[in-house]
Amino acid sequence: MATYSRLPGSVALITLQNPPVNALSAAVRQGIVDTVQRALKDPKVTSVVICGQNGKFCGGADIREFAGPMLGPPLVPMIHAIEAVDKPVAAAIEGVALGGGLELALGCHYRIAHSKALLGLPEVTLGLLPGAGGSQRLPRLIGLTAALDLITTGRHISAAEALKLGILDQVTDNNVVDQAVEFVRRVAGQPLDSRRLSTLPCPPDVDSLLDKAMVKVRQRSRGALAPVACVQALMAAASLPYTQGMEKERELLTTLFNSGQARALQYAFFSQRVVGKWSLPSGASWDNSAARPISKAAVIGLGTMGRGIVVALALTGISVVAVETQEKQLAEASQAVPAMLQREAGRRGLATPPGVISFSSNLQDVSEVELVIEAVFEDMSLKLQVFRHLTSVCRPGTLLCSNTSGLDIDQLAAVTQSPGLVVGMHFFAPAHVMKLLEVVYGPRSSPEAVATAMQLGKRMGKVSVAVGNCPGFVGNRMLKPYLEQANFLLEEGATPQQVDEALEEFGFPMGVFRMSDLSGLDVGWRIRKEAGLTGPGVESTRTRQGRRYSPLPDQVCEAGRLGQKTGRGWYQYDGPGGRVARSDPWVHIFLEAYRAEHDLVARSIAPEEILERCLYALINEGFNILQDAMAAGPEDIDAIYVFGYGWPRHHGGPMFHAGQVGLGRILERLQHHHHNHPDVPHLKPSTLLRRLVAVGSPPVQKWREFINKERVHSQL
Ligand SMILES: CCCCCCCC/C=C\C/C=C/C(=O)SCCNC(=O)CCNC(=O)[C@H](O)C(C)(C)COP(=O)(O)OP(=O)(O)OC[C@H]1O[C@@H](n2cnc3c(N)ncnc32)[C@H](O)[C@@H]1OP(=O)(O)O
Repeated sequence: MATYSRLPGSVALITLQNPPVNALSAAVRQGIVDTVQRALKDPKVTSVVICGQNGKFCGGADIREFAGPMLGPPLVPMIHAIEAVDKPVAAAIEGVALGGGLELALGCHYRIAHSKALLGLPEVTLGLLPGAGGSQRLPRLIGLTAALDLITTGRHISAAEALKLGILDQVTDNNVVDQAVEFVRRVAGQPLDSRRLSTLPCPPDVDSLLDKAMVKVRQRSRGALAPVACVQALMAAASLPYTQGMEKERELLTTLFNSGQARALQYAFFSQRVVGKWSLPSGASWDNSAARPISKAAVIGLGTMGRGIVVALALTGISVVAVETQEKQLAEASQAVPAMLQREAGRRGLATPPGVISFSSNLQDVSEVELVIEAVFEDMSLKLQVFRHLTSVCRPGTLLCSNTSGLDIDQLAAVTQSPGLVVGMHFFAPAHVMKLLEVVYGPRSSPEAVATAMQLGKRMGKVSVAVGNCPGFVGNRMLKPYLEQANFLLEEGATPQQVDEALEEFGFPMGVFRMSDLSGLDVGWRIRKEAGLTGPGVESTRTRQGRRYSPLPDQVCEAGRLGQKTGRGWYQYDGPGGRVARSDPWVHIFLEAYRAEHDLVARSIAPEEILERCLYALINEGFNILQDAMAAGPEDIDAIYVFGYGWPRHHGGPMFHAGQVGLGRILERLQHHHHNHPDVPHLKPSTLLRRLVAVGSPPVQKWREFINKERVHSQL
C-alpha cells in the first residue's frame, strides 16, 4: 500500500509500504494511484514527495506477481498520471530504486537521492526490459550511449554516478525526505514541461551506435532474448515519437514476458535466495543455527586456489594467515597475492584493505585463528596429514574447512579432535572471482559449523549452497556423466568441435572439450588413476569396473597433450598457455585410428543427440542427488550450475530446464538412450524422475515437498 500525509508547508508525502523492498505490488500501485489523486485534488498541496518505507525507495515491480494474472492498476498509466500532475513531484530515493522503482522515479519531475542509494534497470537480468516507460524515458534523459549501457547490462549504479549521468537532480548525505521536501518547496510554481521526460525529444542514433551494439549484444547474449529486445526498444526510442516507442516497448515486453526465458531467469533470481535459507536432513537450518563471527582466518596451501581464497577473505576485511610450506611457492605467492588483492579491490571499486595478510611457512602460526581453510593439493593422504597437524596446533573450537573438490569430508573430520567443526568449503577457480561456494556437511558437521561457513561465504559475496558429502559433492558429481557422454560421442563419430558447438549453441560459454583444455586434462587423469581406472597395469579396454569406459582422454594425456598449458589438448593453441582453440588434424587422425582399433564405425551425430546425451545424463544425476538428499531441493542444484558451471541462466538451471522440456520427455529419451547403451548406468532413469512423472510431472517448485513426502513414505 501507500500512505499519504500532508507536511507543513503544503507538501504531500506519499510513502510506499511493502516490506522488505517496497516492490510495486497491486496494492502499492493502487495506493499510489489513490494518493496521487488525493494530492492533485487537495488545493492546499502545492508539491508532492514520493518515498519508500524503511529506508528503501522501491525494488521494482513485484516479481512474485509475474507468475499469476496481473491485477490492480497497470504501471504505465500510473506513471503517466504522475508525470502529468501539475504540481512538482519529486522522488526521494533511499536504499534502492531498481527496475519499476527507477521507472517510477523517472516519471517524477525531480529525483533526489541519498549518497548510499543504488539505482538501476535490472529487468534484463529477469528476462524483461524496462517496460514501464524506462526504455523510452531514460535515453531522453541521459542519451543513448549511457542508457544502452544501463539497460542492456542491468548494472546497479551509485548515486554519485547517477548524478553525473544526469539521472539525479541532487544527492545528499542527510535525510533524503527532508531534502526532497525542501527541494520541491523551492521549485513549486516553476514550469514543469521540461521535467516531463516523455515530452522531450530522444537524441537520434546518428552514428549507428545501436546497430553496432546489436551486433555485440547478439554475440555476447548466447541466445538470451532480453538483451536483444532492450536494444530494439532503444532503437524505437531513437527513431519513433514517444507514443509509438511506448507501443514498441509494450510489444517487446509482451513477447519477453511470455517467453520461457523470463520464467527461467525469474526462477534463477528466487533460487539464489532460496539457497540462502538452507536446511539439513538433521533439521538444522539457517533460522535455527547461529553462525560464529570470524575475524581471523588461515589458508593452508598457496597454489591457485589458496591464493584466490586468501584474496576473497582479505576483501571482506578478515585478517588472514597465509601458509605455504614450500619456500619457492611461498615467495611467489607473497608477491602475487597482494597484486591480486589490489586488482580485485580496484575492479570492485574498493580501497585495498591494508595489511590484513601475513605470510608464513610455519603451520604453527595458525594457532590463534578462528577458522582454517585447507587448500593443499587434491590428495587424501596429504590432506589427512594437514588435518592431523591442524587439530593439534589450533586452539579448541577452531573451525577446520577443506577446499576439496570432491574428497570425503567425513574422513578428514575423523582425524580431528572435534569432527563437528569440520566442513568442506569448495571454492571455484578463480576463488576470488567465481560466485559459487559449495559448503559440504558430513554426518558429523555441527549446525554451527555449517552456519558459519555459509555466513562467511555470504560475506565474501558468494552464492553459498549447502550440499551433502558424497564423491564430487553436487557439481562435480553431475559433471561426471556429462563428460562421460561427451567422450562416448567422440568414440561414436562426433568431433570435439561438433560437441562443443552444440553446447555453446545451447548457451554454455564453452563446450566441454574447450573447457577441459582450459582446466587441464591432467586433473581428471590423476583422479582416474587414483580410482584405478587407468595407469600402468590397467588394460586399455572400453569396459572398466563392469561398465562402459572411454580411454580417449587418458590416451590424449599420455600423448603429452594436457590442454592449454601444453599448447595441445582436444584442440591446438598458438603455444603453451595459448587461448585460441583451433581444430587439430592430430585429434582427427587420432580419433579415426582409435575407432579403427576398436572396430567402431563413425556415424553422423545430430546436435540434438549431443545435447540430449550430455544434458539429460547430467540432469538424471541431479535427480539421483535429490533422491539421495545430497541437495535440499532443485533450486540448490540449479544455483550451483548457474553460478559455478556456466549453465546459461536463461535456461534456469538443469532441473528447471528438465521441467521446461517436460519430465515425461526427459524420461522417455533417457530410456531410449539407456536401451541403446545398457552398459552406461548414468543413462538409467532415476527413481525420483520416474516417480515425478508417475504423479503427473509437478512444477519444479513442488518437487521439494514431493521428495520430503516420498521420503517419509519410504518411496525413495
Ligand atoms: C504482458 C505484459 C505484462 C505486464 C507486466 C508488467 C510488468 C512490468 C514490467 C516491466 C517493468 C518493471 C519491471 C521490474 O521492475 S522487474 C523487478 C526489477 N527489480 C529487481 O530486479 C530488483 C530485485 N531485487 C534485488 O535486486 C534485491 O532484492 C535488492 C537489491 C532490492 C535487495 O537486496 P537484499 O537486501 O540483498 O535482499 P534480498 O535480495 O534477499 O531480498 C529480500 C527479499 O525481497 C524479495 N524481493 C526483492 N526484490 C523483489 C521484487 N522486485 N519483487 C518481489 N520480491 C522481491 C526477495 O525475494 C527476498 O525475499 P525472501 O527471499 O522471501 O526474503
